[in-house]
Amino acid sequence: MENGAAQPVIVAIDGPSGTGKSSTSKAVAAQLGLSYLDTGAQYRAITWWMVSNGIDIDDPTAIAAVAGKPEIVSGTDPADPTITVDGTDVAGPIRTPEVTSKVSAVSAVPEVRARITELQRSLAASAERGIVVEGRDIGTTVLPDADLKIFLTASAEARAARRSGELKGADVQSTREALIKRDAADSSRKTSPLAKADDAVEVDTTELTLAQVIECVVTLVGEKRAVK
Ligand SMILES: Nc1ncnc2c1ncn2[C@@H]1O[C@H](COP(=O)(O)OP(=O)(O)OP(=O)(O)O)[C@@H](O)[C@H]1O
Ligand SMILES: Nc1ccn([C@@H]2O[C@H](COP(=O)(O)O)[C@@H](O)[C@H]2O)c(=O)n1
Repeated sequence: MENGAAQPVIVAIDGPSGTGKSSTSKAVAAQLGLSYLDTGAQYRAITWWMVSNGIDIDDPTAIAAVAGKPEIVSGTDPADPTITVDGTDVAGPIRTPEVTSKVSAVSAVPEVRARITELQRSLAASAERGIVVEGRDIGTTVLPDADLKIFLTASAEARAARRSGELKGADVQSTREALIKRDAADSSRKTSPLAKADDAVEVDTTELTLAQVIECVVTLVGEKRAVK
């Protein structure tokens, strides 16, 4: 590229809940000057809208009929990622236990996925320096031509301990069961389930610190850029 500027790079980071996707993606993007997209926040935002508007979460037809209504906007600065629905900041409300318990049902509806996938591709295409996009189906469906695909894993015990540390005082056993239940729903849906892309690099983070995972991904991006 002219002036020696680095080529834009697209990094897809997928994996089950609590494996460190958000923390890793944000830090890698910040370190490398890339944009950052939390696709889980988008599915949470549309779920929040469905709940707020009294849509029956157990009725996929009702969800599909209104999937195009809310305007979801994601800010992609890793230092200040934002999410709004129809102009309202929903960064807090999308993290409630109610939204967490309902998001898998809403995100399984094909019309919801089509809508959100379109938003994700458009944000990735407009990221001038490149972007780190994290979720469940980024490497398999949203950005199958990503320059680098990572699939993060960790034992259910490690993930539950991390999450209950975050949700101060939460019981590790019930947190573990909730994680496993959400992963099972996300992995078994028909439309773009949680899955590792064939060409993704799997990183088991169970015994790694967050700093080690970040360093590992930064190194992998550097290696990809060197051969681009
Ligand atoms: N390697 C690690 N070692 C210890 N703690 C970690 C590690 N990676 C992430 N964490 C912590 O685990 C928690 C969950 O991480 P994070 O939110 O990044 O996971 P996630 O995969 O994005 O989860 P979800 O899919 O549910 O949004 C956070 O509190 C984070 O600080
Ligand atoms: N690419 C994605 C990302 C997320 N989901 C769904 O959203 C839920 C919440 O994700 P978090 O990362 O914020 O925990 C997740 O459980 C999935 O149901 C998705 O389907 N595809």
